[in-house]
Amino acid sequence: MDAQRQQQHANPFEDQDSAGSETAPEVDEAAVLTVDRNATLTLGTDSLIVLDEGLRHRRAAANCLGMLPQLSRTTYAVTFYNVLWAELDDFEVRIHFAQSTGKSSCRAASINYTLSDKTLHAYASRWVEALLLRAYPAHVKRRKRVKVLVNPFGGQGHAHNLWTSQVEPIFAAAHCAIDVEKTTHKGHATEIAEQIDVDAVDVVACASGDGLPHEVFNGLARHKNARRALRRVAVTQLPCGSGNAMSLNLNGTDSPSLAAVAIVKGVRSPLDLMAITQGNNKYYSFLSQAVGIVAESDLGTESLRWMGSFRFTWGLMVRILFLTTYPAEVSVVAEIEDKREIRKAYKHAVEEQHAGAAKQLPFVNDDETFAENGDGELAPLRFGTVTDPLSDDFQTEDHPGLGNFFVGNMAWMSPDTPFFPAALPADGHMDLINISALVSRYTALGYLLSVESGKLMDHPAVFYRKVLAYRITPRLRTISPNERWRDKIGRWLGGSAQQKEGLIAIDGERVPYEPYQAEVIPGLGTVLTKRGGLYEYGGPKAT
Ligand SMILES: Nc1ncnc2c1ncn2[C@@H]1O[C@H](COP(=O)(O)OP(=O)(O)OP(=O)(O)O)[C@@H](O)[C@H]1O
Repeated sequence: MDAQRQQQHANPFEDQDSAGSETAPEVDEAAVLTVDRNATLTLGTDSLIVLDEGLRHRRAAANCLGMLPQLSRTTYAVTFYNVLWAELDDFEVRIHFAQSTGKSSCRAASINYTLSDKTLHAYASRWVEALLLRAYPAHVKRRKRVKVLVNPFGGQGHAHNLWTSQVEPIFAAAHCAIDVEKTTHKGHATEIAEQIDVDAVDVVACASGDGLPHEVFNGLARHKNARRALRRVAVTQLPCGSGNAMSLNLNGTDSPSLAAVAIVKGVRSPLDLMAITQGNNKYYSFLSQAVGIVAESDLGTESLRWMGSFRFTWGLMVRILFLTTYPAEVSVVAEIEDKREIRKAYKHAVEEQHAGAAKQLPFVNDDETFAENGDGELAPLRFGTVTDPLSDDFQTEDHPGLGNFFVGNMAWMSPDTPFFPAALPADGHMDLINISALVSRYTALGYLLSVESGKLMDHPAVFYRKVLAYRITPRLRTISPNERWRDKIGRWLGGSAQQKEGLIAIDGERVPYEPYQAEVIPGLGTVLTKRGGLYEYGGPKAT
């Protein structure tokens, strides 16, 4: 195999630095390294145990002013997940780790010990590698090469500050190779991703809201060899925006520092993307599409920004109480329509994931897959585009009283709204919810209140389906003369008094109020997850 071919076949997440893992150091399961007369470092079951008799008498700077998680006055534990790096520099053992600084934050810290017994150097070197193997199991790449994109206007405009204060020190402690760029205009992240050398970068980390990851997927999709680009580069989020759904679902947090650790330790996983066609445009959505009440409550409440995050809940409540409808024709290619079957499918996915994790499956060699499947260009859409006649696969439904049409690919849409509890990163389905507005206000408030507990899908008024494709054609609402005043008051209270037409939100961004078609492309994108194959939301709740 020539050098170029060898490079092409290299798995981007197979750690070159730990290529010697087959000749792993012979260090016992609970290997103890005696660093000096008073101190030992032990590899426990899931943690590094630091036993330091000297700490009884001093608050050593090396132990972070005594702030390490303490087992006793002289013993501390650092979970392997939190170990960011370890090295032996001459005779000094240095361990970098993420130290908790509260319920939802951490910071980079380190401990250093000088080996007092110089004959232990070779053993210490093997011990350090054994620690690294526990901190970075075979399926987690060390020293990821991260392209960081910072949206200086993300959220409240604090993204750059959050990056430098909370994230950069953690990436640096984990010895990641970092390249940072600020976005200067809308669409800039797409341009950067389009030009990126996919062999030189493992991860694009967006210090932003959900807008930048959306752009990055679309930039990667513009590569000539788009499938390969989308496979090689994992797209992740450092939550610094107003909507941070990607990080909530993948990293299990909207804290930038905890997300940084999740990315350092992230497992490369495929993500279904949804191809959207509208007019002559085609692009990819990774998160959601909303027509009706959710889009209105998000995008149509700009004038109520003074309410803070409550504006979304307020927007929903007003529209529900005023029984606002969003009539549309919907054509669907559904695969699982029964809620019990959806639960079963989720359970099966969890069992598969557990079996896979137990076996510690190595990563597939991506480039071999591409060699088999051709050159990695994107295939034509299986169900055509919005301008094509509908194929027989679609079932068309008329929804004159549609209240909520919401499609998701991830569970949480914001911290308190797990709209799609059964969503999986790569099950080859989109989760589609539709709810009629023509239900009693009591019923409507009932399903609204069930969102936060994750029980929305179980509500009898809610249709929850796993679908492969759909087309939605919104129609104008006809308002009878005696409804006009009610409608005006509802629009005024709901923050959309000046709004001329309906709203459609794709990944939280506004698109024209026109028909569009969506089709899921299984596993087209790549992300980093904490557990591989599952979101951090725990799945449908028991009924
Ligand atoms: N320098 C910039 N100037 C103006 N817009 C930008 C800039 N950088 C990125 N953007 C755009 O800002 C939009 C929102 O970005 P993002 O999702 O990161 O932040 P957010 O705070 O969650 O945003 P929003 O609340 O508006 O959805 C994206 O469409 C992106 O293209």
